Amino acid sequence: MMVPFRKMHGLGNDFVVLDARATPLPITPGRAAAIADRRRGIGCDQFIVLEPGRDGADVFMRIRNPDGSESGACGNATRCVASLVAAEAGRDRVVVRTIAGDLPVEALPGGLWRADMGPARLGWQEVPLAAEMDTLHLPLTRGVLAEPAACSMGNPHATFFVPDLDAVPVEVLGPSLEHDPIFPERANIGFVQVLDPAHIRLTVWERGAGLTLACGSGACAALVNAARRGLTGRHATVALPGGELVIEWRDDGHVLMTGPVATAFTGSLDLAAYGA
Ligand SMILES: N[C@H](CCC[C@H](N)C(=O)O)C(=O)O
Repeated sequence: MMVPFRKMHGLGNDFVVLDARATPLPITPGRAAAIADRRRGIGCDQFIVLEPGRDGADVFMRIRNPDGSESGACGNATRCVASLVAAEAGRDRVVVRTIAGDLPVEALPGGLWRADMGPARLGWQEVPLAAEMDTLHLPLTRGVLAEPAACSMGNPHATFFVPDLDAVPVEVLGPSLEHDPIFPERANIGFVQVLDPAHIRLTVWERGAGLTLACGSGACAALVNAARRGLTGRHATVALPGGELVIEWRDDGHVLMTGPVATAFTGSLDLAAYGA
């Protein structure tokens, strides 16, 4: 079954996007993982399937990691999908629905897109964590790393604050932190170096994907956790390996994320060639 796909990215966090709005597609976690494989498949950080929007949402976005797991949020893909749907509709504002909620996204000058990523969820059961605890100081250490903060953007995030991001062995520490039993649904692990109250550096070991060049929901979580700790204000530029996002934690608790979108190429693939 030949189907068209679009290869997109947000600051190098890359996606294979399939469109199942007109016709349902036989996508299984195994097939998603096979397509996301960077050697045997097309390769991507997340595998995105568009499904019909309804009741106020222009599109439903299904998000899977390369390990086949489903996520409730993907900030960079939210901007990319919104730009696609907005171009089709001839509009500059659309609503992208995920399993975690509806995300209004609008076009800004200069090819940037701003997504309302919804409210940051700050309770231990919302992250979720394995037991009741202060989400501002988790009892979790790995070497020199200690006491991350945690929140959810529709997906779980832990944020460690470090004096020198370049000195952190992210690929060594990431896997064991992602799978620590304190996170019953695993977690995305952010490492933050605060430069000043309006600028932070961030690297993310993503749940189900590993090290990526950028993580939109991770940038939202990092700013919220930094502001909760009093390390930044509620508005900051987040410098990721792939580029910058501007994040604002609004007074109503919603988090706005502004950044670019890009299409690398389009093509078609034979679904039957990718697992079952
Ligand atoms: N790995 C994440 C999903 C993708 C998040 C990231 N690519 C973003 O832009 O937010 C998770 O399992 O929660």
